This record gives sequence, structure tokens and C-alpha cells, in this order.
Amino acid sequence: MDIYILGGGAFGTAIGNQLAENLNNNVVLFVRNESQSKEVNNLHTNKRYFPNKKLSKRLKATTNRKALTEADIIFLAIPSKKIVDIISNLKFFISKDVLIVNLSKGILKEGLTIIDYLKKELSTNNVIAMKGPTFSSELINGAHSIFTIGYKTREQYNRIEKIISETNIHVDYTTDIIGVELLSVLKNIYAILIGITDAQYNSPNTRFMILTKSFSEIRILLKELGGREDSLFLSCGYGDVGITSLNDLSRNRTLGLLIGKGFYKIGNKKNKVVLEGLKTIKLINNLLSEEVKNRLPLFSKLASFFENKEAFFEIHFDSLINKKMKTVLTYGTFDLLHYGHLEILRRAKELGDRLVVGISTDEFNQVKGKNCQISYEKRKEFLEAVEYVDLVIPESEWEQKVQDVKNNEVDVFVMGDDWKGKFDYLTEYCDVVYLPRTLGISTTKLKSILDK
Ligand SMILES: NC(=O)C1=CN([C@@H]2O[C@H](COP(=O)(O)OP(=O)(O)OC[C@H]3O[C@@H](n4cnc5c(N)ncnc54)[C@H](OP(=O)(O)O)[C@@H]3O)[C@@H](O)[C@H]2O)C=CC1
Ligand SMILES: O=C(CO)COP(=O)(O)O
Repeated sequence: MDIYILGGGAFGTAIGNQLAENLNNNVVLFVRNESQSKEVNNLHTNKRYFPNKKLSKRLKATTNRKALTEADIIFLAIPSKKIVDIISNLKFFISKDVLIVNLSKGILKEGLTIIDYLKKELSTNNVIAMKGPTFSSELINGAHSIFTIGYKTREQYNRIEKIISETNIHVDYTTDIIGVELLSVLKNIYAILIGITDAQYNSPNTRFMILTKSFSEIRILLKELGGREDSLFLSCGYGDVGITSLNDLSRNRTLGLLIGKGFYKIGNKKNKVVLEGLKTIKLINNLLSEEVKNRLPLFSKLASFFENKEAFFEIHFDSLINKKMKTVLTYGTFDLLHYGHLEILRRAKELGDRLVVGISTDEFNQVKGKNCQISYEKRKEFLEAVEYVDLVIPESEWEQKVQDVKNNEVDVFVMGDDWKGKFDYLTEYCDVVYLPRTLGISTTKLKSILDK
């Protein structure tokens, strides 16, 4: 298999050297500097990145763009901010059949993933992600290391499986390519935060408190930005967040340590080190609504620190961490449960941590003149099976709401906006929110379809 690696820096060299262990792989680093190419080919070293390392004699290098036309697989091991320039310069030498593997841990302007950019720019779907808890300095020394492959077709996965045999590279895999891309970006952001925390507190208790909260925020971000929650359990998730946040080999964590100790000046244009996390905070922040940001106190604090060029990063534990548990209350009949119901329950739950749902009893429905298809007991069972719902209580009369709010220590009362204004009297006891209804679906509509 002919493998070309764009980038002969630390990571490109490390992974190339390891892939060269497999005698069926012809591995070539594509570099921009002729003297570096000669050094790799003749002296089998790349001293700028690994001063003490002799590389495999089987690892080659080139500066010749035409050579890329021979590739079966091309790996991208270049900083994300350079990708657009480099690919637009090389795209005429990259054939449609080649498998492109993105190793770079960043996103592009307007939140475009590198994968989506490559697909569009190279007019191909043959693009996959490969990210893991893998420091170059470890990989170059042959440490057993794992990556998550974010792929779409079996053929793509097979090709990777083939080239990693006989090496110390291992893989887990998912079809959630976007999740793999996002996690590789988010882990850098939170590694900066853990670095700051360690510099300021040097306390395992505090570190793991912030790390636990970081995982909760990463989970929210992953879901909001289109990834799958279960990808967090792969090596690109817990693995990469862990290695980058907790190890001083990480550049992002080191940046956090410098900020925490007061050494880092925001806006330092002279920096040559690849700091993917720094660039991505703003890009991710621009993608989020205010409602989502409110659920991400750690991320929001970091974003405002960089945006406002604050002099000192301070963790206000009371506001950042000791967020009081919020209870949300809503009411309904929930007859013939449908996706409009699920939508309102999901959005209600997002306003707090615990969702209580009052459902009208069969007797109360009679008072209201409502004809229900499903009994109270069955409707209760349905609702209890919904993951957003924590408690179901009976609603037997109109007047019970104030008492329910008090009994359940409710912070937010939520109803669909068809009730707008009707429950404003509850603002004396809690916040009152009217959520827009989901268009195109209602129980009335379902009943009329069933009647026909
Ligand atoms: N998938 C994974 O598990 C991992 C991925 N990474 C990612 O890999 C990427 C590269 O990181 P790393 O190797 O550590 O960084 P390095 O700084 O060590 O290397 C960067 C490479 O990119 C090249 N480069 C930079 N600018 C240009 C340009 N304008 N034109 C052509 N080449 C350029 C450099 O060339 P030159 O030497 O000539 O300056 C160098 O070869 C990052 O996105 C990083 O996040 C890192 C670790 C693990
Ligand atoms: O991605 C990495 C380890 O998996 C390297 O992290 P840094 O870029 O923070 O050094």
C-alpha cells in the first residue's frame, strides 16, 4: 500500500515511522523543505522534531507534489489552520480513489469540520477521521497506542486495518465521524482548563471536580454540535480528554499551566507552537446559542477570558460549579404520546436538572370534557419510560399548581405557548416559560387521522 503523509512534523513523522514497521506499507512523508526530505532519506533522522531518534530506513520523504498521484492513502498531519492553503495547493495531485485520513485536531472557520471541507474541496466521500490519545513522542518510541477510526464504509475500515497490522497501532471505531472530529477539538479546550486548574490549585480533589464537570460539558457540546454521546466512551473521547488534560506532554495543557501561573499573554503573535485548542474556543463559541452557553459555565468562562483578554483567570466555584439543582414542572394530558410531546419534554428538561410532569387524571379529563384514548395509569407508564422525565404526578384539579410548585421545590414552570399568559400568576413562586409548540403534530390531529 502506498501511504503519503502530509506533514513531516512531530505527529506525521511518528505515525509514518510506526506504519513503516509493516513491510507491505511504502510510507512517504510529504514535506515542504528539501533539506528535511534529504535528511530523512539519507540520514534517517528528523532532528528538528526528534533530535535523538533514528528513524526506520523504510520511511521516505519527498517534496514532489506529483508523487501524491501514486498514493492509496493520504494522511493529514498538518495544523488545522494550514489545511485550506495546503489542500488547495495540492488538490490537483490527489486522485478520487485515494483514501484521505484526517489526523488534524481542529475545525475551520464557521465551524466547518475538516472532513466536510475535504469532501467538498476534493469532491470525494472517501474521507475518514483517525484520532486518539497519542503523543508523538510516545508513538515514535513504539508505545502501544490506540486511535478511533471515524469511517463510513467497510472498505475504508478494512484499508486501515490492513496497514496497521504488524505495528503497535490499535483502533476502535465508529460511524460517527462528526463525533470523532468534535471530540478531538473539545478535548484540547478542556485540557487548557485543567492546566489552569492544576497551576492554580495543585489539588487532586479540585482537578477531578473540574474534570468531571468538563466531561458533563463535553457531553452537552457533543450532542448540541451533532455528534453521538456514545462516542465519548471511545479512545477519541475519554482517552484523549484524559491524556491531554492530565499529561504535561500536552501543548494545550501546558498553555493552561502557563495561563494559570500568569506567564501567558493573550494575543501573543510570535507563538510557533501548534495550539489547536486556543483557536477553536472562539469558533465553537460562535456556534452556540445563549441557552446552550448557560449550561456550560466552564466553557463560557474560558471563552470570555480569551475574548475579553482578561488579566487573570479565576474559577468562581460558587457560580461555576455549585450550580443549584433546578427542578422544572410541566403539565399535560399526554394522550397518544407523539414526537411533539417528546420535543416539549426534551426542551423542558434542558431548562433544569429534574423534570416533574403533572398528567391529568381520567376523572379530571371528564371535568374538562376531554375524551382520552389511553388511561391515566398507561399514560403515566409511557411518560415514566421517557428518559427526560424524572417524576410523574397526577393533576386532578386546576387549582393545585401553586401547591405542586411548593411541594416539589420547582424553579421553572413550563407550558406550550398556546397557554401564553395563563400561568403568569406563578411568577410569584418560580420562573414561568412558554415554549413554542412543535409544528405539524398534535394529539387532535392524530385523533382525526385515527377517526378516518
Ligand atoms: N490524530 C492524533 O492522534 C494526533 C493528532 N495531532 C494533530 O496533528 C496535527 C499536527 O501536529 P504536530 O505534528 O504535532 O505539529 P508540528 O508542529 O510538529 O508539525 C506541523 C507540520 O505541519 C507542517 N506545516 C506547517 N505549516 C505548513 C504550511 N504552511 N505548508 C506546509 N506544511 C506546513 C510543518 O512543516 P515544517 O516542519 O516545514 O514547519 C510540520 O511538518 C495537529 O492538528 C495536531 O492536533 C497531534 C497528535 C496526535
Ligand atoms: O492530541 C494530542 C494527544 O492525543 C496532543 O495534544 P497537544 O496538541 O495538546 O500536545
